[in-house]
Amino acid sequence: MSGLGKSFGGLRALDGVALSVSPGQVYGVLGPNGAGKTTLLRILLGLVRPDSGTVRVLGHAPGDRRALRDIGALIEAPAFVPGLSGRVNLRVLARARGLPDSEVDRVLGLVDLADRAGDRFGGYSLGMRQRLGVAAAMLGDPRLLILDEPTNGLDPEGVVWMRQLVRDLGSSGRTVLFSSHMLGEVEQVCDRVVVLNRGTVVAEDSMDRIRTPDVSLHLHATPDETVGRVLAAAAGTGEPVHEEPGRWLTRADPDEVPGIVRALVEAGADVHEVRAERQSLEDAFFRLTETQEERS
Ligand SMILES: Nc1ncnc2c1ncn2[C@@H]1O[C@H](COP(=O)(O)OP(=O)(O)OP(=O)(O)O)[C@@H](O)[C@H]1O
Repeated sequence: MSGLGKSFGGLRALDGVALSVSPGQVYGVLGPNGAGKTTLLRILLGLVRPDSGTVRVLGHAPGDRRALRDIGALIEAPAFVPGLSGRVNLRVLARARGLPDSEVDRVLGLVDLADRAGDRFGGYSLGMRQRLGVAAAMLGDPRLLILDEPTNGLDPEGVVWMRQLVRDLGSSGRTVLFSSHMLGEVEQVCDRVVVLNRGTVVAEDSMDRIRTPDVSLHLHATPDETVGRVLAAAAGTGEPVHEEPGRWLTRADPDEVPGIVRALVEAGADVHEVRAERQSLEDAFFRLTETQEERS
C-alpha cells in the first residue's frame, strides 16, 4: 500500500501510510492509542474505504472475494451467537464457506478449546472468546492472518500461548499482520514492524534495525578533559553527556566500543568501567513517538 489516507470528519486517522508485507512474514503494527492501527487493518479487509492511496492485498483490491478467501481476521471483539456453543458457532461460519466440520475440530484444537467447545459461547471468559475468535480466523487455513490486538483479554498464560501461536503460524509460512501496544510481545514474535503515530508511519523496518543497533555507553573514566575530547572525536558515537565528574554517557555503534576504549587508553585516560546497554523496542518506540510529538 502507498499514500494511504483516511479522515473521520476533521480527524486525520491515517496520513500517507505506505508499507509492504512480504509473504511468510510476521509483521507487527505498533503504536499508541488512536495511532491508526485498527483503521489500517480495517482498510486491508475492505471494511473501511481509504480517502486516498492504493492498496493491494494478496494481489487484489481490499474486500475482493478472491483475496478474502485467503485471509483470516480478528478485528475487535469477535461476534458470536451467545446461546450457541463455541463449536456450533464455528460450524455456522465453516458451513457458510463450504468447509467441513472436521475443519472446526482442527482449529478448536489449535486454540486449545476442544474441551470447552460444547459450552455456550455466552458463558465463555474473555480469554476463551478471544481464542474462539482466533479459531474462527484460522478456519480454512488462510495464507494471511490479520489480528487486531489478539492478546486483549488474555491472562499471562494466554499471552504466552498467543505469542507461540503467532510464531508457529509464521514459521509454517503464513503471513501474520497483527497489532499490539504490548511492545514486548511484538519484539518477541515479529520479523518486521511498522510504528504508527497519529496516523503516520514513524518507522518501518526489521525488528533488529528498529531497535537500532546503537547501545547506550556508560563510561567511568578520568580525567574529564581527556575523556571529553576523545568521545567528541570518536567515530560512530552520539553527543557525549557529562553526567558527573568521571561519568559519561553516549550512544555508540557496538562495533565501535572497543575502538573507543582503545582511544581512551592511548590518550592516557584511566578507564574504570564500561557498560554498553542495548536498547529495547520500548526505548525505540518511545524515542520514535516522542520525536514525532516534538515535530508537531
Ligand atoms: N469510525 C470512526 N469514526 C470516527 N473516528 C474514528 C473511527 N474509527 C477510528 N476513528 C478515530 O481515528 C483514530 C485512529 O483510530 P484507530 O482505532 O485506528 O487507532 P488505534 O491505533 O487502533 O487505537 P487503539 O490502540 O486505541 O485501538 C482515533 O482518533 C479514532 O478515534
